[in-house]
Amino acid sequence: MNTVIRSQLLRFSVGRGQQFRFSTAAANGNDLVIGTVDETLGIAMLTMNRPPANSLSLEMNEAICTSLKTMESNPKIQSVILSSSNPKIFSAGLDVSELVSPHPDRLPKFWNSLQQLYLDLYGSRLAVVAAIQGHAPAAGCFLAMACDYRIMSSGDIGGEGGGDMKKRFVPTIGLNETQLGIAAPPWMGQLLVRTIGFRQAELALAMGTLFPPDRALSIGLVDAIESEQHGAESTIIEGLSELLPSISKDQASNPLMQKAFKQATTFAKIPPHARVASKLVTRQSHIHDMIATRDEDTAHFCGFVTQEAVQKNLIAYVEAMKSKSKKK
Ligand SMILES: CCCC/C=C/CC(=O)SCCNC(=O)CCNC(=O)[C@H](O)C(C)(C)COP(=O)(O)OP(=O)(O)OC[C@H]1O[C@@H](n2cnc3c(N)ncnc32)[C@H](O)[C@@H]1OP(=O)(O)O
Repeated sequence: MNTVIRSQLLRFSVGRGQQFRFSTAAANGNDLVIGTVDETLGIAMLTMNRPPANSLSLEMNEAICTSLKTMESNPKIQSVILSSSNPKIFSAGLDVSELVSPHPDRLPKFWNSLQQLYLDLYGSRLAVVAAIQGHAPAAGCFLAMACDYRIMSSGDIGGEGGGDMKKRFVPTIGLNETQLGIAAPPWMGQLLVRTIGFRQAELALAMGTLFPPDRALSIGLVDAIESEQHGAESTIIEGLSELLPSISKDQASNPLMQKAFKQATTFAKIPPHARVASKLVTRQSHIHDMIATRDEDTAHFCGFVTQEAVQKNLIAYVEAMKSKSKKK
């Protein structure tokens, strides 16, 4: 399953800021996360880059946290765009291979890394804009909810075929855990309640609902939706191209990325102390509650996920996922 990797921070200058990326010492040489910063504008971009689905492994959680902390430690940076190098998947949530037949030493470490990701992202001094280009199920939805602003693709790209037969790509977002025979942890479920309100969340959690973009917008799960039809070259926004990592340069004329960039720029202009103080007003109590129950939460998760019946469900779910992928 997971190869042991070591996050390594490499810095180099680029344009008006500096670029850093996390390299792995693994054989595949994959960069889990790519970070770029523009000190003049005060904004950064954190691109998740764990093919095929940006699923959250222990190492991926740690790489996002370290990257975010590095951006936070730069006083010139006020906002960050969280994006994906995969145009069809924002994040597929937890790496299910962490949950199936887990190693007893690794499992609590994995869960702790997810808790830390929640604490670091939800409590970040930076304003985080989620650029949700593709699917965001389960912990992928959690990642988006822990941000300050969410822009989702309306999903009209990536169609196959032509004319009336053109197959539309429609991304979805939601906490679908019950469909896997598991329940979202309390702090994750509460984030949904805080985002879309009690009744909508109660129903969505029970049903494991994955919302298409228009429904997600209407219930407030995302703040905006945007087409991804690339605009004409003249619509390119100054600064965006430099901020995009080399693997995503073609996104400079993507209206969704442009909207995310404008929102991040707007956040960066708000007096930081006032913005951070107002963020604490709404988030601090939730963060405190989570810290107070953190060990209990880990023990509950490890006990729950290792139950025979839960393992059986998860194995069946992963097999179905793999065979669906093979049939493509
Ligand atoms: C016990 C308490 C814990 C509670 C907390 C749970 C939170 C979680 O996050 S649980 C994980 C929930 N995640 C999911 O249910 C998502 C599963 N994936 C999908 O639904 C789809 O893959 C997708 C909608 C994200 C994308 O669909 P698409 O058709 O574009 O791609 P696929 O062919 O399905 O997948 C591509 C590739 O990615 C692998 N993959 C997908 N999701 C995961 C994942 N969560 N973990 C690991 N790997 C994943 C999939 O197997 C394919 O890989 P291969 O081509 O190598 O088979």
